[in-house]
Amino acid sequence: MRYAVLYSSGTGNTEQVARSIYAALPAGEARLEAVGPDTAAPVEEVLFLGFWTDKGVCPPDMQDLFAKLSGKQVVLFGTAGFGGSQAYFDAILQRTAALLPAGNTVLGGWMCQGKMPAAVRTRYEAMAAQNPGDSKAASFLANFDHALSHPDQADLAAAAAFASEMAAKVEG
Ligand SMILES: Cc1cc2nc3c(=O)[nH]c(=O)nc-3n(C[C@H](O)[C@H](O)[C@H](O)COP(=O)(O)O)c2cc1C
Repeated sequence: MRYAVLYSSGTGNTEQVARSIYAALPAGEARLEAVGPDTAAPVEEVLFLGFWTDKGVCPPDMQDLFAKLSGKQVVLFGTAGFGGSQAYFDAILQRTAALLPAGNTVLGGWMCQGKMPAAVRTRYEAMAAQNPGDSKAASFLANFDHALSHPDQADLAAAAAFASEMAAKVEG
């Protein structure tokens, strides 16, 4: 097995992307696994590591896995509640890549927006109600509603295309 797709997903968005990436990799050369506290260091040479965004970076379970990696070729992918700009995604990818131990090589990174739980909208609604002129609350609400349909079919197709591109890079 050459590739492992390992992902951390609390509410399913990143899992959807991970499945799309897995399906795009060469048949019989990849495996898919959800990361947990006891995930062992993978033996595959190329790792697609998927994460949900937790306060601007990958979550602790993924960081724990990172600590076990050395000499790997790594492709990062993720989902984030805010998705307004590529620069925002790039900053998350950069902060996440910086957590990988030296000696691992990052081949590329890709992210898309992912829906958030209804409780988050309720919090934004309370913000807006408390301060009706608050443009921040209004933009949070607009972003929440925009995120609701993501990852969508276009996101999943883009994730698959990205995976194929990364595999082609590896296969040389
Ligand atoms: C505790 C917590 C912290 C979060 N922090 C961020 C954040 O800093 N930036 C962001 O864009 N989204 C943030 N989100 C939103 C999630 O990253 C987003 O909804 C993601 O798609 C969830 O993926 P999952 O369904 O695979 O768990 C946060 C969500 C939770 C629950």
